[in-house]
Amino acid sequence: MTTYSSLPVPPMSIRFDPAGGTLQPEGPTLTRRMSDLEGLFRDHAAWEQAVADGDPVVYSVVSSRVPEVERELPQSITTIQPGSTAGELWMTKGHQHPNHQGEIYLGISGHGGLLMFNGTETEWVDMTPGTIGYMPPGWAHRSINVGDEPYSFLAVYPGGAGHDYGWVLEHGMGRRVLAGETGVEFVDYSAD
Ligand SMILES: O=P(O)(O)OC[C@H]1O[C@](O)(CO)[C@@H](O)[C@@H]1O
Ligand SMILES: [Fe+2]
Repeated sequence: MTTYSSLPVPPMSIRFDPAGGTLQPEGPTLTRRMSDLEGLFRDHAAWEQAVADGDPVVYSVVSSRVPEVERELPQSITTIQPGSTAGELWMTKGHQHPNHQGEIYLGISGHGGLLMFNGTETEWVDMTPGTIGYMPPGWAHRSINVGDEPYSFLAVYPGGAGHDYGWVLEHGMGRRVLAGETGVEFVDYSAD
């Protein structure tokens, strides 16, 4: 991964390419493989098997050069591949913002969903191109590809928000999102 300075950037134009799912000029990029999603799928054996069977890329994130520091407003495009593991649709790790800050996602291509959980209630926003999903402060969030092509979305978030992945490992996300016979199905974490 290329790392960039956390110094402020000047005012600039950032090109957004919906077809390629890229931002130009490009900042850091990251790739999350199945092995990076340990402890997140309901069926641990199926997750292990998927890691052994080639450890596929589940999603990638390309960022602009706006740094993740207080008072800046970074952006990134995440692309989640279509797929499921033991019926559980491929998803991002999901995180809580330690200081409970808001965030928006804009659907760019494909079909996804935004699952939010505040520790008690869950909310689901169906994400298609043009949908803006709003995450209020205090709602952990995870994105899921519910279609059969890659799902991409733009995220815009406070630079000082941080990413608490441990919160999701500890509390879950309220519901799991499965590929059902006739569409998406939700199952409570309590059914695990
Ligand atoms: O950080 P996660 O849960 O892996 O999800 C990836 C996406 O969420 C973000 O962290 C923003 O909320 C982006 O970096 C990226 O769009
Ligand atoms: Fe976030």
